[in-house]
Amino acid sequence: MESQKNIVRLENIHKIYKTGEIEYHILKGINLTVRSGEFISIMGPSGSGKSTLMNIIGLLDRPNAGKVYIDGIDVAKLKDSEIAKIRNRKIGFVFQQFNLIQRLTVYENIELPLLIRDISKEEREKLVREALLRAGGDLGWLKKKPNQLSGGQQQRVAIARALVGKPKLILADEPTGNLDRDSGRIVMETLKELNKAGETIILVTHDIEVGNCAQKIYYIKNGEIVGSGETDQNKCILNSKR
Ligand SMILES: Nc1ncnc2c1ncn2[C@@H]1O[C@H](COP(=O)(O)OP(=O)(O)OP(=O)(O)O)[C@@H](O)[C@H]1O
Repeated sequence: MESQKNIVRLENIHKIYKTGEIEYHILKGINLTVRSGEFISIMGPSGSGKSTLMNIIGLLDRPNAGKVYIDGIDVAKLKDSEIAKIRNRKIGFVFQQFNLIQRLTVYENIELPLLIRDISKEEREKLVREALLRAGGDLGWLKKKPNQLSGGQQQRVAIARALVGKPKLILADEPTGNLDRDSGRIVMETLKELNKAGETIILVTHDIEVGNCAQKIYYIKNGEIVGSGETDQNKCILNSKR
């Protein structure tokens, strides 16, 4: 059944960084499965390995041991160019710092992931507009530069850029970390809507009210998953009275 398909499967992932003679064992045997349509959050203290794990899931980094399957593909066997293609086609990224290019317009930022594909200008324009609307943005922003928008608006542009290529998976690393509470709430509303419409989302956060907006939370500590559980939607920022 399509809805039961595994989008991410990690088996016994280890990551070790070497600084001179010293080895730092950052991820120590991570196992994780994320099915199509799931929305999970990953929480844990600073330095516990959350971003390292996201970089491995996002194919920005390779593990020292263990298997990474994205949409059923064992990525260890692929060349860097093939990995770049999978990253471009199957994964959309949203970062804490938005990572928009300031000298480009909002339109050009959202269009970027499409430029390395064989898509006509007309089709690209249609996809950019569609993505910005799905991300809760306003078409009036398209000609603006990112710094003419508020932080919350810039994050919605970043979500549009993540969505534009119709990825299988959205990875959001602290997407509300740079935002005030109201903007954070709007961003979570957007992610929640996208998940309802079928998007698969993995979110890293320090904020329990953000983590609770997912369906399931995984807790990571010292490079290991130490627990997981269903979330309490009453404790999601969208339902809190504050
Ligand atoms: N390229 C690297 N070389 C050496 N050590 C690294 C490298 N990248 C990360 N680390 C170390 O790995 C550990 C985990 O880092 P990571 O960024 O994954 O943690 P995190 O849980 O995302 O933390 P935070 O919540 O503060 O962002 C940290 O101790 C960090 O110093």
